[in-house]
Amino acid sequence: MPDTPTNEPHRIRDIRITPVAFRDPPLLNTVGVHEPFALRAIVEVTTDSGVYGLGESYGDAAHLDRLRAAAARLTGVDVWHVQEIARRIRDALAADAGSGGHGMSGMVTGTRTADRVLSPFEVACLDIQGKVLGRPVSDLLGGAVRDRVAYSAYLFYKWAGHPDAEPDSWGAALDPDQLVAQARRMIDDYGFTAIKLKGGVFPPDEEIAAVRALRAAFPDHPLRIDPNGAWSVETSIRVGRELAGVIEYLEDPTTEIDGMARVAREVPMPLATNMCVVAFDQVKPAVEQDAVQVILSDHHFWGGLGRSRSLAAICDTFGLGLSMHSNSHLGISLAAMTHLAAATPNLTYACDTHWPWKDPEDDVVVPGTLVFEKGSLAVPTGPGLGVELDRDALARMHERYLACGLRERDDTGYYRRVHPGFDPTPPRW
Ligand SMILES: O=C([O-])C(=O)C[C@H](O)[C@@H](O)C(=O)[O-]
Repeated sequence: MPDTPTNEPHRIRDIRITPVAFRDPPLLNTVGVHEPFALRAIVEVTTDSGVYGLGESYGDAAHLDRLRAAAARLTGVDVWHVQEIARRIRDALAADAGSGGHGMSGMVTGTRTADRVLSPFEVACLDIQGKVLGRPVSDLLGGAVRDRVAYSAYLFYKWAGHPDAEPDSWGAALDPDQLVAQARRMIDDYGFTAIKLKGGVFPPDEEIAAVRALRAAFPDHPLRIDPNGAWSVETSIRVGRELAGVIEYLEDPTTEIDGMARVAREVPMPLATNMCVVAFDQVKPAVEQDAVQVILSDHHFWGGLGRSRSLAAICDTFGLGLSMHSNSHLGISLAAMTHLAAATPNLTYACDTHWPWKDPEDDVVVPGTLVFEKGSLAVPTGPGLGVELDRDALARMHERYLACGLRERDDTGYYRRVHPGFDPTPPRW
């Protein structure tokens, strides 16, 4: 517990931003191949009372510049004054506060730069607030309504890898049998009770066959497929009809609110999105057109945990379902996602996570808090996020970032290889 009384300001004294890299296997999606590395930024906020809080965000160069520009304006602000932090960040980024697609997979366009920059600072401030009060972050968000948070097995078509790349233990997953094997391993290892397939990689009929194979192998697991907008409206309608009764929702079959609205009128299952509704001003047109029935929140681009709670209230108001999106991430993000999901009553779907895809030793938090059982995580009960920074691991992963930082870096947060023959422009079918 800090010496400063809890009712005194706890002012930001110092912010350290450390980019890190970790191995990301050759997973396929519409824009190419993950590998060899995912990039993240670790944000450490320290107060004049000596308390530190953690945040995690994207690690591409443009986003790092913005995080640093924002950090330079935050010294002296009380960690309870998140509105003031948001105001200073908006001012710092005034030149480019519009929309932009960098900072995640390159597929989620239209998210607001200032929200993406605010998120790790807000999470770090909540971590500090919780530590000062001796309460978990979930309590600061209204209190956990569940003591465990369910996550989904996130399957990817997978390339065996570039001949020069280090091999991984997963091997290739390019057909239904290999995907079923991938799902089985993930379910055996983690106990997941829901399954999501990243699609949009192969012709839709092949992906329908994969979903059917998963349905046959796992009859009780809710299924989803997400082609990241790779299909035309017509293809989306055809696939949606063919998968009637097989999937719980169809995620981003096509791009744009208008296209999703046309699909939604013709298919029997809910449509979900983390691509066409990624900021508050996009909710109204989507609701007016009944374009989506489930929104995937993501505190990294909705502006942090508090604003994600606001999104949840909006979904509740308009009768929309709520799920949670992920990119390749580390334990600080996973802890924040878990606190948020625990304190969000209407988040009723299993959340996405890329967690099983990273090497277990690749993390910046001390192991032990985030352990999957039966596909879910216990909500950390310690003060703040409930995770501690492993400084040796941080230094090691930063060294790796420096070692790999001069080649192939793009602005998407991945070192992405483009798969031969891939045209990332949707619709591909
Ligand atoms: O819709 C999604 O789940 C994503 O956008 C998550 C990632 O971008 C996913 O496609 C990936 O990791 O390649």
